[in-house]
Amino acid sequence: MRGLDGVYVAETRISYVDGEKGRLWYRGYAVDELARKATFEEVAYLLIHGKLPNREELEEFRSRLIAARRIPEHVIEVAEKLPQNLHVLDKMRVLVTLLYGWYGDGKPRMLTSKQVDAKPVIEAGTGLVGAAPRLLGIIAALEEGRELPSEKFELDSHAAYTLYALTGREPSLPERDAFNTLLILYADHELPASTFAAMVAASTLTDIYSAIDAALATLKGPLHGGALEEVAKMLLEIGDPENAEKYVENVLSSGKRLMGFGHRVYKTYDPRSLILKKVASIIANAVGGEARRLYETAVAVENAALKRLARKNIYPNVDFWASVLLYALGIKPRYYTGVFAVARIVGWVAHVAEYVARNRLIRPRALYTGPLNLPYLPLEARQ
Ligand SMILES: CC(=O)SCCNC(=O)CCNC(=O)[C@H](O)C(C)(C)COP(=O)(O)OP(=O)(O)OC[C@H]1O[C@@H](n2cnc3c(N)ncnc32)[C@H](O)[C@@H]1OP(=O)(O)O
Ligand SMILES: O=C([O-])CC(=O)C(=O)O
Repeated sequence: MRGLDGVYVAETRISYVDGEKGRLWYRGYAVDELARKATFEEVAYLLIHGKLPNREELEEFRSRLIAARRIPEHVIEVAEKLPQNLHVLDKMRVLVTLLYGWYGDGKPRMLTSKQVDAKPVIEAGTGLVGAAPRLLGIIAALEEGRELPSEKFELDSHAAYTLYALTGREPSLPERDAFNTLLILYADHELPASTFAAMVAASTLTDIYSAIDAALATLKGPLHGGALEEVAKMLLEIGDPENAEKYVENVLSSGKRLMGFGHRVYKTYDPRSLILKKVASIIANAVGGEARRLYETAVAVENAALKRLARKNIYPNVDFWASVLLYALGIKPRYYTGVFAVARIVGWVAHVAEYVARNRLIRPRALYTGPLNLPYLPLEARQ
C-alpha cells in the first residue's frame, strides 16, 4: 500500500511507459524518434495539444513562448531580494506564484457539475512554459552577478534560449542540439510524484500557477528531480574513474542509495538514459578536460553499480546521464533541477489540462491504525 506502487489513478493519452521493455512514447510517438528529429517546441505542442503542429500552428506556438518571456518588473524586483541560500526550485516557486494572472487566471471553468473547460489552464500553462527559461536564467544571473538575460535575445529555439539564459552566452549548434534532446526527454513521464502533485492540486479546481507550485516543490526532492544535482555532486566527489569501484561498494554496503539509479516503473534501462549517455559522450569528448573526466568517472560508476544492482533490476535512470551531459554543457549543478523543471512544466500542464477536463476531486483514504475513544485528561493530570 505504501507509495501507491502499481496503482492506476487516472487514464491518460499523453505518455506511456513500458517499464519491462524500457520504452517510452509521447502521444503514441516513440520518444527516441522525437529526440532525434523534433524540436522541443514541437514536442511541447504535441504533449499539450495532442497532435504534432503544422507549420502555422508551430509558428504561433513559438511566438507565444517567446512573448511569454516578458515578465512584470515586480517579479524581477522580488527575484533580486530572494535569500541566496534558497534552493533554485524554491526561487522558481516564488516567481511562478508572483506571475499569477499575467497569462490569464489559469483556472479551470466549471461549465456544469461534471463538465470543465480547461482552456484557461492551457493558456496560462503555455505562458509559464515560455517564461520558465527566463525565470531560471534570472535566478542564475543574479546568483552569479551577471547581466540579466534579455527577453528579446533572438535565438532560434527554446533550447538555445534556455542555454543562453543560464550561461549568458550563445550556445554552439552541437550544444543546442544536445540540450534540445535533453529537454525533449524530460518533457513528460506519465505520472511521477511531481505530476501527481500538480494533478492533486488541480483536482480542487485551483489555478495552474498553484498546481505548478505544488509540482516544483515535489520535483525538488532527491528521490525525484533533486537526484540530478546529487549525481553531479557524487561524480565530482569520486573525482576519478579509479575511485568508482570503492565508492560504489561503500555506498551499497552501508545500505545507502546510489543517486541516479533505480526507478519505480523501469525494471531495465531507462531508455532516456541510454540516449543521453551517447549524447553526453559526444559533448564531453568535444569539450575534453574535466567534462571528459566526469564522463569517464560516470562510466566506471555505471559498471561498478550494474555488477551489484542489475540482479535487483536497478539500472541508471534518466538523471544519471543527464547530469553528466549538463556538466559537459557547462551548467552548474545547482541549476540542474531547474532545467528539469523548464522541460517538465510541459508535462505538468498537459496532465493537469487532461485531468481537469473530466475532473474528479482526488481524495484517497488512509487506513487508520491508531486507538479510539481515549479519555481526555486535564493538563495537570498528564505525565
Ligand atoms: C527523474 C526521476 O525522478 S528518476 C529517480 C531519481 N531518483 C534517484 O535516482 C534516487 C535513487 N533511487 C531511488 O531512491 C529509488 O530507485 C526510487 C525512489 C527512484 C524508486 O524506488 P522504489 O520503486 O520506491 O523502490 P524502493 O525504494 O521500494 O526500493 C526497492 C529496493 O531497491 C533498492 N534500491 C532502489 N534504488 C536504489 C538505489 N538507487 N541504490 C541502491 N539501492 C536501491 C532499495 O534499497 C530496495 O532494496 P531492498 O528490496 O533490498 O530493500
Ligand atoms: O517517472 C518517475 O517516477 C520519475 C521519472 O523518471 C520522471 O519524472 O521523468
